[in-house]
Amino acid sequence: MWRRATTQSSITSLSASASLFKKPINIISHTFTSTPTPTPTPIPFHPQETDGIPPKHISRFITFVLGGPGSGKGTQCAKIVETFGFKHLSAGDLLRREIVSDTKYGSMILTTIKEGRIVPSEVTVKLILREIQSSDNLKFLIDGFPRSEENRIAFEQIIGAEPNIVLFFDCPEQEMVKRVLSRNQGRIDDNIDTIKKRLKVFEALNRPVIDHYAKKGKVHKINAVGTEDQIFEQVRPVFAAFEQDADLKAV
Ligand SMILES: Nc1ncnc2c1ncn2[C@@H]1O[C@H](COP(=O)(O)OP(=O)(O)OP(=O)(O)O)[C@@H](O)[C@H]1O
Ligand SMILES: Nc1ccn([C@H]2C[C@H](O)[C@@H](COP(=O)(O)O)O2)c(=O)n1
Ligand SMILES: [Mg+2]
Repeated sequence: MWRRATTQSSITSLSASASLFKKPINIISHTFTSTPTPTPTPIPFHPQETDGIPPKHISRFITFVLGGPGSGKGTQCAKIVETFGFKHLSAGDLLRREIVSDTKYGSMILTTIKEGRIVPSEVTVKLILREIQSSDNLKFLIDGFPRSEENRIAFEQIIGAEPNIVLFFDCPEQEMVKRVLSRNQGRIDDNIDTIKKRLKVFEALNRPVIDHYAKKGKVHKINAVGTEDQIFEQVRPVFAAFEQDADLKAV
């Protein structure tokens, strides 16, 4: 029988996970406000539990994966997926998909990414929530999001709750620049001019998000210098601890 998290991890309390996603999210009808407030929007609650299968609005486990450009978020997410079976949602990849598909947001996103700026939360949150709702998985890595307080507040407003944990890949700027310039994936923002802007945006807009969650005891800071495997050995115990919990095992 499905049950909600009741145990305490030695690293971070799972009390947040018990309340996370209890409510279904109607992203189609939700109206985004231009000046979001931290007060969660009331969303109708229609529990449906059958045959012990968890209803989709219960106990989703959300990890925000943060760090500067090239700090290794995507690389480590791939390892977490392989080892712990999470669904990886890269905000940057979702936005780039819009450019390639030439949707109504495509050209705006292209310009914004080229300039190293942040796409309005209305667009990014919608893309992320669509993926969450259509996934059978209940464990998510949301990579590169929230990039700003605006992103964070928009997400929390729609969901009505916070992430369970936040991974922060801490990497010196020099190392990030070196990695991005040798990434070779044809990304339009992997050039020195855009990287300088992205680093400034990271410090100005993303740091406050990390500080916000650090004050709440949710941040797991990872030293992002070393080999990929060495870094994953710091990441592994974070999720191994949570695997003891019924919520993560049941998925
Ligand atoms: N520990 C590491 N040591 C050296 N290079 C690494 C390491 N981890 C990742 N890389 C390489 O650095 C580059 C950037 O890594 P990755 O794409 O994972 O970063 P990211 O944080 O997702 O960046 P972005 O925010 O720009 O998407 C890639 O080419 C990757 O192969
Ligand atoms: N929450 C987000 C995430 C990404 N973007 C834009 C701006 C970034 O420079 C670009 C690439 O993201 P990455 O793949 O490096 O995570 O995408 C955004 O506006 N908002
Ligand atoms: Mg990435």
